[in-house]
Amino acid sequence: MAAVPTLARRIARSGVRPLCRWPLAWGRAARQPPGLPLAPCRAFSNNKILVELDESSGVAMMKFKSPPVNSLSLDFLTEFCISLEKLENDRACRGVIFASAVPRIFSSGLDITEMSGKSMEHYAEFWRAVQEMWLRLYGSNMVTIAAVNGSSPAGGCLVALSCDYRIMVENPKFSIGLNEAQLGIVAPFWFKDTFVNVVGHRIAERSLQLGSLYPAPEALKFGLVDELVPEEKLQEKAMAVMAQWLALPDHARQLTKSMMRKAVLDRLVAHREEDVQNFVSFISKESIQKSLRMYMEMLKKKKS
Ligand SMILES: CCCC/C=C/CC(=O)SCCNC(=O)CCNC(=O)[C@H](O)C(C)(C)COP(=O)(O)OP(=O)(O)OC[C@H]1O[C@@H](n2cnc3c(N)ncnc32)[C@H](O)[C@@H]1OP(=O)(O)O
Repeated sequence: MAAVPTLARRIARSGVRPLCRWPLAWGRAARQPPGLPLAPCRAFSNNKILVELDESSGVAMMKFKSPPVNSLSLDFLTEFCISLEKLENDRACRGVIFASAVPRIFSSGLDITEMSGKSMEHYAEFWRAVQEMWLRLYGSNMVTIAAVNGSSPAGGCLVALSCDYRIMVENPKFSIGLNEAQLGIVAPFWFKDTFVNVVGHRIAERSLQLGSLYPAPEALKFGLVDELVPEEKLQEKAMAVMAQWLALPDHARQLTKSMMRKAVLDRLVAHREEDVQNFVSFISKESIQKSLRMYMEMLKKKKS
């Protein structure tokens, strides 16, 4: 998939630290026979994302570390795309587990400050980065598992929906859903398509119109997430599910995934620039800017 020039420039400018050897912090120690040295693990990190690849299993762990709420800012999205591309091009990597390093929040969705009070050029650049993130994740050849260890509204939910499997912590205080309508904005067609492919048309239609956020147990009931586990079991469960998916031959699984997702991916690829222009003209309307400002005010007031 070709990256648009603005993103390519951002990637070229970015300071991803080179790959280094690093002991993996979770999961593997339990499987390693006592006394043996740990098999090689490679780690790389940039400001907002930490990646650890266990070469013995072919599984990478990508952790979001952008406090306070892992919002999907332009910088976050750029780093996400770089990290995913590195793993996609690494023959040692066959699967990725996504989780948050920030307590209680998986991701708060698109960074609202990127969509408020900025220039048209900025909105276009930001939206291209959002598209790029989704095209790379939804179109990934790797097995992708979201280990949803916190709340995950809107764009955060899209990240989880774009994976092959979703495991969420069973805490009812953690919620997930596409709540765009609550902000007075509209989820674009490819958010909607991704949602429909997971939960079906009727539930997606109702949930999108109401901008519903679902506590984890509710989300499980209609398949927005695939299973719930206690927080302390999340990584172990994600590794077990990953092993199940990786037991299949890659080519068969990848071709099947592509068959299921291609039409939805192709639709955005074919209308990418039109989608950018739609976003820019929608988001720069004064009425929409006002809604976003009021929403940010509401978030701040909630604290006091
Ligand atoms: C027009 C085309 C469609 C565009 C599509 C958009 C999709 C999106 O993703 S829009 C973003 C939707 N996101 C949300 O509605 C989430 C809003 N946030 C929350 O509900 C809560 O913050 C939380 C449940 C994620 C966390 O709650 P918690 O009590 O722990 O933290 P807070 O005090 O609320 O937040 C801390 C801090 O972070 C700021 N913030 C929260 N979310 C965002 C965000 N998405 N973008 C930017 N900033 C965010 C919040 O205002 C607080 O800032 P201050 O400390 O400065 O007050």
